Amino acid sequence: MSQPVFLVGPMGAGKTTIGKQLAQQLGYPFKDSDREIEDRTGADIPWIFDVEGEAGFRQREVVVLADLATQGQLVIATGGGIVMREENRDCLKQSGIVFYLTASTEQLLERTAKDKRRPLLQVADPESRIRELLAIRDPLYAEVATYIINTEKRPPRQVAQEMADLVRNHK
Ligand SMILES: Nc1ncnc2c1ncn2[C@@H]1O[C@H](COP(=O)(O)OP(=O)(O)O)[C@@H](O)[C@H]1O
Ligand SMILES: O=C(O)C1=C[C@@H](OP(=O)(O)O)[C@@H](O)[C@H](O)C1
Ligand SMILES: [Mg+2]
Repeated sequence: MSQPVFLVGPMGAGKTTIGKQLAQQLGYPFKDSDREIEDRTGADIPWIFDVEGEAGFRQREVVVLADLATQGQLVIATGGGIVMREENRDCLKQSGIVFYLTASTEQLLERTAKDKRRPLLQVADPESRIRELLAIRDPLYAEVATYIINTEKRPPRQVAQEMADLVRNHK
């Protein structure tokens, strides 16, 4: 099977962390769309949001996803907003297996609290922001998902194990 495996879901769901573990367990190369955008731009995400706005970042994200999706057998962790563009949703649905990683708002808040590199959460009330984004995005994640995986109460390695079994048995 040569199709890519994508991880989607909200900020703090564990896409980057679990994606690396999954890639290791499957023996696939790992890519993170955020990292790929940073490498190609030569700047970090806060800089891109500052200088080009969210719209500029989203444009870069479309290009990177379309590119990574055609590179065959990869595990690809995406950014939480990837599903906002219809062309990205079409690309995800047509290109491979898509895991929607979930966690409670409390967990997402806790997991994202220390890391200041997520521009959309640098607000006075990040909990409300997480809820607002989820209300909009949850149906979009569900629309593209092949599998929905809860990431709570288990370490990333164990979540990745369950996902690796699903990929191996996927027809
Ligand atoms: N299953 C899990 N249980 C506990 N902590 C987790 C789990 N998955 C991820 N984390 C932690 O949550 C934080 C955010 O994870 P990250 O992979 O960056 O999320 P995302 O890429 O979805 O925004 C990291 O500190 C990571 O170690
Ligand atoms: O949800 C979003 O819109 C974003 C999520 C981030 O990725 P993670 O989901 O990996 O944190 C990153 O792409 C950017 O800060 C925007
Ligand atoms: Mg990430």
